[in-house]
Amino acid sequence: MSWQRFKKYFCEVPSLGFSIDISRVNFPDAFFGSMSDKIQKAFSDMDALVGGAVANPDENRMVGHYWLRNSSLAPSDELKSQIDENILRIKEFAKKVHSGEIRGADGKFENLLCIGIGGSALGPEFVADALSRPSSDKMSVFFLDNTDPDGFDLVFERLSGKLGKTLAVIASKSGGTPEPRNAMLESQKKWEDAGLDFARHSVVTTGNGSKLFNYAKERNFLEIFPMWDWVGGRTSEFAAVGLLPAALQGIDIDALLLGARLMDEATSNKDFMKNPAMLLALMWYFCTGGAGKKDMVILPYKDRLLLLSRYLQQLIMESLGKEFDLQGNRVEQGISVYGNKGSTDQHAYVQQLRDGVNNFFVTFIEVLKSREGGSVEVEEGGITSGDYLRAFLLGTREALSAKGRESITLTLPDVSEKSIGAIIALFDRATGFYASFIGINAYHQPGVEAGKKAAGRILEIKKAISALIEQNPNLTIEELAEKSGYVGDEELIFKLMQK
Ligand SMILES: O=P(O)(O)OC[C@H]1O[C@H](O)[C@H](O)[C@@H](O)[C@@H]1O
Repeated sequence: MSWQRFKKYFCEVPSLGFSIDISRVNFPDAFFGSMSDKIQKAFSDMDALVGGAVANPDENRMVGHYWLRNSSLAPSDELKSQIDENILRIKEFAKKVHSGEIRGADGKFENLLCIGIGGSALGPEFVADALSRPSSDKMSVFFLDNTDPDGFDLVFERLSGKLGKTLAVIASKSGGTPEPRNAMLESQKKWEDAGLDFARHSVVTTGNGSKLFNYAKERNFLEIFPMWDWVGGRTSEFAAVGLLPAALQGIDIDALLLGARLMDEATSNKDFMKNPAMLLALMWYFCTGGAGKKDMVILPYKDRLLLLSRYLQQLIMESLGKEFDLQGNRVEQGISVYGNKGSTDQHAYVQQLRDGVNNFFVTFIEVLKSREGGSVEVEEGGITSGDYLRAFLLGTREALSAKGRESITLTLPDVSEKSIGAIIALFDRATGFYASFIGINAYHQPGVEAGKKAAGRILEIKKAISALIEQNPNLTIEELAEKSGYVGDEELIFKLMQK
């Protein structure tokens, strides 16, 4: 790759020590000219969104996640004060928990059990893992992000005897999602079995008046934090969904918000060559042909960023994976996202990236700061483990480029609150710009309902056959289908009866 090309397309955000290198994507210089209409439209769509337009037409909602990190952008004083008050309340609550003013039955809260799924879990899990500092964290964090009984038991085994010092935080925007509901009821039973009052060890984050809201209110939970319909689950890290568990863990949420705000300022730049999110979205468009023809491999060379790809899988695939565009045309859009971390993944699937099907582009994430403190020399000449990590990133990048395989490199100065806030904000904006390029609504998720609906019907079938089996355990599958009125569902009944 030529030094000239690298310099021409290198984009930095000095306020964050962040940079993006797109020079290893094989776009011709004329590509940007060919995209100028789309670029201008994306800028004006984004301005309208930030200005309070109904950017989520299918749900008739505004899209306000940029206001969360800079409330002065909010289209009304009322929204602005809701956002500001919420951050103050979160800080005040965390302070009281850390001081022990708000405490459990057995003393100061030492453990945090976060219950939620999807957007109500992936951000908190990513941030808790990326910014965990075992020696200084205020609370040890645990997650229940599914409805797997064995998964619950695993976490409760770790919390055994500690529930009197454990604070449960249940997050659900809709307040009606079964998985966190199940996890909450299982948790409540554990607290009660330990002779403890679950409500006096629990807070919730949910929409006003939701089932979860009412449940918490009726039982006098410690606190109820708001979740607003103008914030999407997958962009709720800077709402109470993310900020509350982060503050309780001892993470500096002001620095997290600052990082996101500084990146939002950089990605508001109308000079697209200086706008890292626009450059990123343009590279997605070039690599995928604007139609998901190539997958996005997320490859951070940092253990702390292991959960980034999982976070981005939801943000990008739930936002862009749409069947219809805004005109109602069937488009079946999306970009598949996968990846874990480097250099570890080099010893897993990079074989295919180098020699196999060229259906991907890589996003390397480089972190300049190797660790806190000094490093032992692992090879003469002052070579450290960190030197190996960087050499493996640069080497893999080189090896892929040599075979015409494309990559983008994002460089962060460190893994700090500011950098984590910034990288989340970068992908929020890039996803929004790309959605405008392809003309879809990035802010709803109609496709997730079908599986849930089918699951609801299957649970009805389970209830019906369980009742019949109780009366007569010797009924055949066909007889159960007949008697329950579910003829045609024999296979399902067979599956439900498998032990
Ligand atoms: O926060 P909740 O309302 O419980 O929703 C949790 C998750 O479930 C839904 O099915 C959607 O796929 C996600 O966008 C959402 O984040």
